[in-house]
Amino acid sequence: MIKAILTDIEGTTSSLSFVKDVLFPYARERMAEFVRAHTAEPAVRKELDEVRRITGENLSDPEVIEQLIRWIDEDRKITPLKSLQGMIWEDGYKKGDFRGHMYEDAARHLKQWQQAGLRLYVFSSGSVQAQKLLFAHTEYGDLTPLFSGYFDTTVGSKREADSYCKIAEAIDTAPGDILFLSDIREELDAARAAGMQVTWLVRDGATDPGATHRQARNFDEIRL
Ligand SMILES: CSCCC(=O)C(=O)COP(=O)(O)O
Ligand SMILES: [Mg+2]
Repeated sequence: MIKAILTDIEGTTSSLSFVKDVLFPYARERMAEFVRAHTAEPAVRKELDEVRRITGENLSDPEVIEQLIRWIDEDRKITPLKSLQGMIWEDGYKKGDFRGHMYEDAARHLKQWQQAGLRLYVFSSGSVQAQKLLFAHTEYGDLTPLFSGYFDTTVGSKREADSYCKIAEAIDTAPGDILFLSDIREELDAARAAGMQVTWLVRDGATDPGATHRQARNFDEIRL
C-alpha cells in the first residue's frame, strides 16, 4: 500500500520550459554579479570552494564563475551550482520576477493525497532551498505545507539506486510503500532498483506501449 509519494519537479509537477527558459537563464545572467557581490559570505565561499574541489583545480573566482556558467549551459546537476542557483532565484521570487510553475492537476492531486493521509516528499536536482521557493510561490498559493520533506543531490544522484535507499531510510518508510514520480527513465530505473513503485510522467502525451514503467500523461492518470 502506498504510504508516501516522492516527486520530481521539472517535467513532473512543473514544466520543463519554466526551468529551462525562465529559471536557468535568470541565474545565468546574474551568476557573475551575484558571486562578486556575495563572495565574502561563508555560505557562498563554501560553494565556490566546492567547485574547486570538484574540478580539482585551484581556480580564481572569475574562473569559478566561468565554470559555473559552463555547467549551466550543459545542464549539469552539480550540487554547488544548484545551491548558488537557488540563492539567485530567491531574489527573483521575492521581487515577483516570476512565480513557480505548477501544473493544475499536480497541485490538485498533491492536496488531495495529503488530505487523504499520504506523506509527500520532493526529490529534485534543484537545491532544497530552490524547491521550497518554487512551491512557496505558485499560482495556487504556498504549497510548502503539503510536504513532509525535501531531498536534493546532497543525498546522491537521482540516477543511482542508493539515493532512493537513503531517502526511504530517512523517511522511515519501506521502499515498496513509496511511489516515485518522474519524467526521466533513468531516475525511475534507479528508484525501482531500490524497491520503490514508480510512475513515468509523460507530459507531452507520447506514451510508449512498450515502456517498462507505468506511464501517466498527468496526475489524473496516476493510479495509487
Ligand atoms: C527546484 S526548481 C529547479 C530545478 C532544477 O534546478 C533542475 O535541475 C531540475 O531538476 P529536477 O530533478 O527537478 O528535474
Ligand atoms: Mg524531471
